[in-house]
Amino acid sequence: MIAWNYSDTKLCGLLPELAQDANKYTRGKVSLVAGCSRYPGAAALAALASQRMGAGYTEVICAQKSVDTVRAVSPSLVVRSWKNLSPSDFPPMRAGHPSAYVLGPGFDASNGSCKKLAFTVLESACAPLVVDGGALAFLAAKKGRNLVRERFESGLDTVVTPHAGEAARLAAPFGFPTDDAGELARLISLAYGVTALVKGPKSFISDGEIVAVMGEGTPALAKAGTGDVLAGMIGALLAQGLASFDACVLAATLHARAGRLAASELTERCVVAEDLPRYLPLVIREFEALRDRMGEQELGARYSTHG
Ligand SMILES: NC(=O)C1=CN([C@@H]2O[C@H](COP(=O)(O)OP(=O)(O)OC[C@H]3O[C@@H](n4cnc5c(N)ncnc54)[C@H](OP(=O)(O)O)[C@@H]3O)[C@@H](O)[C@H]2O)[C@@H](O)CC1
Ligand SMILES: Nc1ncnc2c1ncn2[C@@H]1O[C@H](COP(=O)(O)OP(=O)(O)O)[C@@H](O)[C@H]1O
Repeated sequence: MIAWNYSDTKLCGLLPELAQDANKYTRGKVSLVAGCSRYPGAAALAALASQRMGAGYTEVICAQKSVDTVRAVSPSLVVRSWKNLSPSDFPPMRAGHPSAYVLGPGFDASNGSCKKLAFTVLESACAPLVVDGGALAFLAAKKGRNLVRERFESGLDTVVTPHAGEAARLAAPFGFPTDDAGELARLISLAYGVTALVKGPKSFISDGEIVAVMGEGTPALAKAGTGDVLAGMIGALLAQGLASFDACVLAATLHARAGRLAASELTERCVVAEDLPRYLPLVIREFEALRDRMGEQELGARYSTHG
């Protein structure tokens, strides 16, 4: 196994550029199929994170009973029910209008409607897709494995973001050992045809070949809902055109640093998941400042060479 660490200079170079003539659609649209009636909060957390991570348009497609709850969280979210959702609700991506889907935050793995929906999205979403939370159980089923393989064969990117318990569910059909999270990320990636981010105190990201390790987290993040935030962040980066592996490494690092920054002000004990989208802009500002400084150095070097 090769474990990679990304430098800050590399990471800040991955931040999507914001075009002066951008509109909300050219900036990237994220559709979250998330939030059954039992867990509306997970959909709201992922959606807030998607907005803060720069997506121009964030849409939540959730259970009818969750609609008012999610809407109440933020007026800028576009929220609708998933009742009667069908393959025709997933139009092909238009040129210049990038998009991505996030499936599963706040899905109940024992709920038949969630299962049917998960298969509809796996079958119909013609854009990069993050599969998280309760939807991972359906991915591990035979039908889910076949559908995600079909996505891989069609050249569609899929990212999975399991915690240790969910990673064990993905490993079970193949009998993979679960004691080495980095190796497990690599095996899940190869078996399912996905980029795998296995979350934990250290998180491991693999495309089946390379394994990146992100060890900047804090136990402040060990609270319900922080994984939902991460899924929304990855979705937003995919919708802004990042490759899956880069999106995972950048999102995981920004997520961990937002957690640290939040903990430095609020204490590790008191941070909650909704603090992360609030602290994310401060971490992004540091990255933007580093990128600006690097740009100036590059300009200076060019000037001394050619001036
Ligand atoms: N505000 C909301 O609406 C929120 C909604 N949420 C949504 O809830 C849904 C269910 O997600 P879930 O993670 O709560 O439950 P589930 O999938 O059954 O897995 C738990 C089992 O896995 C095991 N386990 C092992 N390692 C583990 C680890 N590192 N971290 C966690 N678990 C670990 C553990 O086993 P044990 O430790 O008991 O042996 C346990 O039995 C999902 O859709 C999610 O999006 C949540 O995000 C919270 C906020
Ligand atoms: N002790 C820890 N140290 C660092 N990061 C942690 C720790 N515990 C959890 N995390 C991070 O917190 C997040 C938890 O995600 P997850 O378990 O999916 O939560 P949820 O399902 O409640 O949203 C992951 O990004 C994980 O890497």
